[in-house]
Amino acid sequence: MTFIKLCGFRDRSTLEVALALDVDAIGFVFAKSPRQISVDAARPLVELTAGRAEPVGVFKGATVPEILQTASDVGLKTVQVHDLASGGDVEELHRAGLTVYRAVSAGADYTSIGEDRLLIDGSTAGAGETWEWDRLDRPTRPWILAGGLGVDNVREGIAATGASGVDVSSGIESSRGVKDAALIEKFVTEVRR
Ligand SMILES: O=C(O)c1ccccc1NCC(=O)[C@H](O)[C@H](O)COP(=O)(O)O
Repeated sequence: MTFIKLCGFRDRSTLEVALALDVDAIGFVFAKSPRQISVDAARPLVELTAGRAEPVGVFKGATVPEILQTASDVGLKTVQVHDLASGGDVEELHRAGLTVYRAVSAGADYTSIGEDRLLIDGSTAGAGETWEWDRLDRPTRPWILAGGLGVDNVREGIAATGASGVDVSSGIESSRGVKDAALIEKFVTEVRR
């Protein structure tokens, strides 16, 4: 079954919709973004996911100590980092007990640096832009496809790339940063069809 991560939640009602659909992971964006969430706002939403989906803190432009502090303040066990500098950073996050998703842009070096999951995104995270799937040098291990996915192209993306998981943000929004319950349901149904 395709792994499904839905990203950029900030409100309880659409989060409940996603959790009721039994998705695998839910992203909370702490990076600068229209979807950025504060530590205080994230804490109760992360609590709501307990035992239902894996909550993932999403970071870009943060130092490892800053990531560790936010993860601890919010109660997160999993982080997605878009600019991991080295395997040393992954080791440091692991030492703190965190599971690490490494997000890279398509075309980057996909060689493992010890991360738990690899996510391949477009050139700008959260921009809702696809990339040239047919030019992918396929990683030989499981990975998550991201970047411009939506109801109309997610099945094509999975078929074209062989990804074992998908991640979406813009494609389940009615406007930038505003999650849409109907689009969430349609997206998940389409992946599982
Ligand atoms: O979503 C953002 O605005 C964002 C900003 C900075 C770093 C990461 C961000 N999102 C990470 C994600 O996992 C998104 O779901 C992924 O980039 C795909 O986004 P989209 O193309 O909008 O579906």
